[in-house]
Amino acid sequence: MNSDDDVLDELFSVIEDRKENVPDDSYTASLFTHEKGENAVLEKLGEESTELVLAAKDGDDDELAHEAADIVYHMLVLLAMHDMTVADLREELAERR
Ligand SMILES: N=c1c2ncn([C@@H]3O[C@H](COP(=O)(O)OP(=O)(O)OP(=O)(O)O)[C@@H](O)[C@H]3O)c2ncn1[C@@H]1O[C@H](COP(=O)(O)O)[C@@H](O)[C@H]1O
Repeated sequence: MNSDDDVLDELFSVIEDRKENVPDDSYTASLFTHEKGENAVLEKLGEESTELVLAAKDGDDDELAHEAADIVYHMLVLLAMHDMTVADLREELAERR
């Protein structure tokens, strides 16, 4: 175990907090407040998926990790937009064991 083990839960807590508290300079908060915020998230997920594929094809593992993190972040924002949580994701994965 190390301090990075909780990073998904910590990130999701920050994302959830941005739904209630809206700092001016927060990209995350802007996604929740903008009328087309969900569309922006969906577009990002599409773009980043393509970038992920290209990074894998190029054998660029640093870029692969970067794009994977972008996808996970935007996926968590999308779950929060639907009032879902990381627990829902864990539950779905656990059911597949
Ligand atoms: N994990 C992220 C995160 N990942 C991506 N992004 C933002 O998502 C936006 C779009 O991502 P892109 O990949 O398209 O960024 P890009 O630089 O245009 O393109 P690339 O070259 O990276 O592909 C950028 O503004 C990124 O900064 C993120 N913004 C925030 N977080 C986390 O969310 C927390 C809250 O952040 P605020 O949004 O500042 O409140 C932060 O502490 C971070 O932990």
